[in-house]
Amino acid sequence: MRQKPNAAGLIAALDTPDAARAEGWAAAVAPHVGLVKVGLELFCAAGPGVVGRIARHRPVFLDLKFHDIPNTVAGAVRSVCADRAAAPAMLTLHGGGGAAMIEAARRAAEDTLGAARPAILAVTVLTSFTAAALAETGVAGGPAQQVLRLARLALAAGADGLVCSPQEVSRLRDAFGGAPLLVVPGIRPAGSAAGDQARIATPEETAAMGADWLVVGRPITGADDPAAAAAAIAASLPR
Ligand SMILES: O=c1ccn([C@@H]2O[C@H](COP(=O)(O)O)[C@@H](O)[C@H]2O)c(=O)[nH]1
Repeated sequence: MRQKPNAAGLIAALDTPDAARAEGWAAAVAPHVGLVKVGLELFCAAGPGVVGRIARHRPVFLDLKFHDIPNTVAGAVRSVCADRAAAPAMLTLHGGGGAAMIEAARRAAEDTLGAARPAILAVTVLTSFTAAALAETGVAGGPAQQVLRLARLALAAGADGLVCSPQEVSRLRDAFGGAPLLVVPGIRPAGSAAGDQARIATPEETAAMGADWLVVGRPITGADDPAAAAAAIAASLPR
């Protein structure tokens, strides 16, 4: 999934510890989404085998946000790419892990799967962070500045794209043009609860700013009818 979609596409985040429930959601939303996301909650509860089962419905975005020394991250990438049939289409690591870690991840993916390797996405500043929360970690200057700094580093190190909030999409497009994949959580349809997300926007706003993929979890999975919720969000996106 390293190629860019023609217009902004939808990714449903299957956040649950219950593999059967996640598979049910994947089957239900499949007609309306480009990918489904397996994150830490599902992966840790159900184990690596869940990726292949979910991938029967839609390609998987494996969002484990690797962040470790280069050798360890390279090993983790080799492990999740080992079974070609169950390999994810995209995976994440933290941009803050540094250039050597990102280079090692990309090399490991290429060595394991060649041209069929997953897209490597660098998480910049988590969408749950406010400027104040970021400052508490020792990063001054606010999320926008830190996102640009990490984006520059990650793309130079070989990342195919970035995970950012809706609020940084326009600035990233201005700085880096159309090529990097921009994968954007923190999406909230009008009227839905923000929950722990701090830097948010609606699907329509985020698509208009130039996002490639919109990641939506609870507004879909918490709905009475997840398929209908996914269909409504997909229909709101420009084609
Ligand atoms: O900065 C980030 C990176 C990843 N996420 C993930 O996206 C989904 C969002 O779920 P919602 O329920 O729509 O809030 C979730 O799986 C996160 O792990 C993110 O939110 N922000």
